[in-house]
Amino acid sequence: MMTALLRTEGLTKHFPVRRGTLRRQAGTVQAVTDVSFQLDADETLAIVGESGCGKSTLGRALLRLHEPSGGKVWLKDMDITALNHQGLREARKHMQIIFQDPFGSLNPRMTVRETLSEPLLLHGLATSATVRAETDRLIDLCGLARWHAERYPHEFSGGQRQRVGIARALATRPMLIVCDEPVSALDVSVQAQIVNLLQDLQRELGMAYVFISHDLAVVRHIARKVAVMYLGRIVEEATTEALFTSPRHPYTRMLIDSAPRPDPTALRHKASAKGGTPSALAMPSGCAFHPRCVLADDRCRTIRPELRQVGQSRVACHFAETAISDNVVPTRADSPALMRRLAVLEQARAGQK
Ligand SMILES: Nc1ncnc2c1ncn2[C@@H]1O[C@H](COP(=O)(O)OP(=O)(O)OP(=O)(O)O)[C@@H](O)[C@H]1O
Repeated sequence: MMTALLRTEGLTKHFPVRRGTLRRQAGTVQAVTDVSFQLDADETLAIVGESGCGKSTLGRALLRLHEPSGGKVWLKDMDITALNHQGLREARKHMQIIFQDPFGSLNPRMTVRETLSEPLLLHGLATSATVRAETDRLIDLCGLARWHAERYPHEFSGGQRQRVGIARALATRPMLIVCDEPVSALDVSVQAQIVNLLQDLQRELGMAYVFISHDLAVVRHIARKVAVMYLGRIVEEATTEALFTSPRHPYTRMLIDSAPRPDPTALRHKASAKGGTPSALAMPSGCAFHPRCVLADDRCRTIRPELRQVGQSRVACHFAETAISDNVVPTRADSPALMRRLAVLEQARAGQK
């Protein structure tokens, strides 16, 4: 059996919340809980969900930029979670991260050439004799002009700065890049250029991406698989095709329905949800989505659904088998009784088959 490039098992990151002058622990933010997935070389897995659902924490925990509270991360057969300081430093060569705002992560006093030279020399990937040619190669790869090399971050536009961020991530020839909202801060036309660049680089260099985004249009374009997170847990995971054509979890349906889309007839359901996002500090009982879900019944309020295979998806919902199919009439978000009725009808229909 081929080993997956990246594999997590039960990955968890909880933050203690401290209050008062004695800094006593007053609670726990369950930012990421029990996340398991795997990713092959050349593949892109998107992590989607609303703000605060734990996407960035998960991305950072993969690289141990946040020390996990539990669970495992393997890069090929290397147990990242078991590495000591030196081992982790070595492993970081193989896994890089790019951020939404590269300005925050680029040293303002270093030119592009200096920024790119640093990791090359640090990891012994270039010598003083070869570093110039190697930085030129990275600059070419990321669509920057050679004369950009002697410039400083503040002299660039947002899109160009992101190209520098990508070039720096590529310097160590990683197998995996975690892209944390890499285009969210950019103008739409520039977003497309950066997304295309990431795709071209993947084709050329064969890296895997974990692509964190709240923008479903971008995700649909770039990812082969999507994991939907809700309050720290994966609630649905499927191929991009399956997720967008037949979402199984009511939360996934809500995200898709509420996303701006160019074709208004593409999906006909109204958002099947009510209320706002609860917090990872006060986790609801049972299914964490139940306070917002129009399908929720007593079971959802008390028993947390496990992720299980349903059709082409892994999904954590008691109603996953009875998900309302795309050919039912449009439903109203403010009519939970109707939604429940439709679910029951679907269940009955499934039972007759
Ligand atoms: N260092 C920290 N200490 C305490 N709580 C944290 C810390 N970092 C994140 N959190 C909390 O963990 C939860 C998940 O945050 P995270 O930033 O991972 O979500 P996100 O989905 O990436 O959101 P966004 O899209 O807004 O960045 C939130 O409730 C957040 O407040």
